[in-house]
Amino acid sequence: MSKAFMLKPDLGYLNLNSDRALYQLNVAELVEEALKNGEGTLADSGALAIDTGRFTGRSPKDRFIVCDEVTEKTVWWGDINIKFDPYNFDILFEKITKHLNRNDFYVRDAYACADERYKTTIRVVTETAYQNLFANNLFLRPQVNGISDPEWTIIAAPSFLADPLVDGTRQSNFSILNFTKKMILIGGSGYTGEIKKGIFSVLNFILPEQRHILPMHCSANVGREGDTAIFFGLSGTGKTTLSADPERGLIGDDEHGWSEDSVFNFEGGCYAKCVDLTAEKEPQIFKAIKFGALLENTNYFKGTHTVDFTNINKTENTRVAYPIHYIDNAVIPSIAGMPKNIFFLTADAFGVLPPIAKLNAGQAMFHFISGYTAKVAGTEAGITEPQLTFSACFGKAFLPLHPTRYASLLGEKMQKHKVNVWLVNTGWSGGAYGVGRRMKLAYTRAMISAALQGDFENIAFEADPVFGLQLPLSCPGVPAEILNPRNTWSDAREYDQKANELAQAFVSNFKQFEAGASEEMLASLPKVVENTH
Ligand SMILES: Nc1ncnc2c1ncn2[C@@H]1O[C@H](COP(=O)(O)OP(=O)(O)O)[C@@H](O)[C@H]1O
Ligand SMILES: C=C(OP(=O)(O)O)C(=O)O
Ligand SMILES: [Mn+2]
Repeated sequence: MSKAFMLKPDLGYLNLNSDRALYQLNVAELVEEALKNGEGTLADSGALAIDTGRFTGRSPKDRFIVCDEVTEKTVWWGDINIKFDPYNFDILFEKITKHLNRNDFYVRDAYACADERYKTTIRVVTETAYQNLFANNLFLRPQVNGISDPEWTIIAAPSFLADPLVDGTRQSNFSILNFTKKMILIGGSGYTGEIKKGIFSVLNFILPEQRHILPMHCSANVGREGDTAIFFGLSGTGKTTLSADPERGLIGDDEHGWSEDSVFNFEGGCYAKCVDLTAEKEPQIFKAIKFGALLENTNYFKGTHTVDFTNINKTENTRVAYPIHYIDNAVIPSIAGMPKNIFFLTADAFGVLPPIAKLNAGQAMFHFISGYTAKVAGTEAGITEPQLTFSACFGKAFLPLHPTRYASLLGEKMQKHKVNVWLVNTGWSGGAYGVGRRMKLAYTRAMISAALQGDFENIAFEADPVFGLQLPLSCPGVPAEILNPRNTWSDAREYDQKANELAQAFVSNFKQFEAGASEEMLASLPKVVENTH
């Protein structure tokens, strides 16, 4: 009898049969289980490669929050936070647990928030071994074997399908957050992103209200001098890629909290995009794809177990999940001091925004609440090419509270600590998507290094007429002509037109925030020209 088995908790309180539970298995045991169950295969680098099934990205239209006394008056209801009936939740809970009891299932205790003061314990119950491995890689791993009384519970069963006609869901898959029962139910989808982003949404609700902490959809790293940098950005904009920097310690790649005196990772691992990954371009991530890592929806070169990262037959959103210590210079526990630099990463599919610009305080607030970027293909169901979006706080999909709640916390903190704020376009240059090309990763890295090293302090800037952004005239390691995007388009008038179109989009999106906006923010609105000829 294994030690883990002896410590197994009674799961009767979850309507689960403890005899069926494989509790707190270690990595080798989970990989063995996954292989035995036929969930996947071992890649020649040692990583477990699985397919997540019908869903290879999140499904935001099927993500609900139970509406009850805790949430009714606090949650920002709408197309992001969709109401769910508490009674239907209870019925689904009965059904999904009954479904799990029919076979063995996997239970893992973990926690979120590297800063012990804000630790939130989690019990994850999964139908498959690979989902449990994901939870082990992404959440923080407790020192002791288990957790006696976990605060939150996630129950995830990809093969359990809801019946929309009786269960109150939109279709057979769902992700439902219940703040009263402190439980997340995930059914009909095997995409592991739902698990991590579920807990992220929970923390986005709890931390500002109960602890005055700003939760952020950002990556973070720290320099040798202890200078923290954070990188906000929607999926695919480069948080994970750009935070993995051999010159700097990694704090985390996706979800962080900013308290009075710390920036801390919510998670204990990373979830990197794999499309076109090479050892040359992203050496740290490439090296992390070893035994214990989980590859999702990748393909092998024919007749081999070598992953072909260029193959996106199953999805563009191929992923790898690994514990943070798989990155050489990870900081553990993943906590850092006050940020010195903040980067807003945007993948501009219009090819209009500059590759780097310095923002003043009003612009920083304006761009944070606007959250302009493109949704890249694959991360959300139904998105097949870059699509313009304004994702407030660069993570609207995960915000249960109104965006101004987060923006005012950020404003407070930015004012208190002297922070440089930069807007970085990791998206298109030389034309819009379809004509232009994605900014070269090496250039983006060079611009970020320059900002971090203070190189721009001695470089002149020019203001762009539409967005009022300050553009550097030069940058070490980057051709000067790409720094002003207008120069990269073959037809400057076409650029002006597109810039005007984007300015208009910014202005109309901002209408919803205008009433509560400061003078500074209003002064940052782009200047729309009525006639561009
Ligand atoms: N200029 C660039 N800056 C950052 N990433 C880039 C750039 N050009 C291409 N990419 C690619 O875009 C993807 C960014 O994904 P990732 O870092 O995982 O984003 P996020 O963590 O924000 O979801 C990676 O596949 C990366 O190789
Ligand atoms: C995992 C996700 O996000 P990111 O690409 O930001 O890591 C996601 O949106 O499902
Ligand atoms: Mn990421």
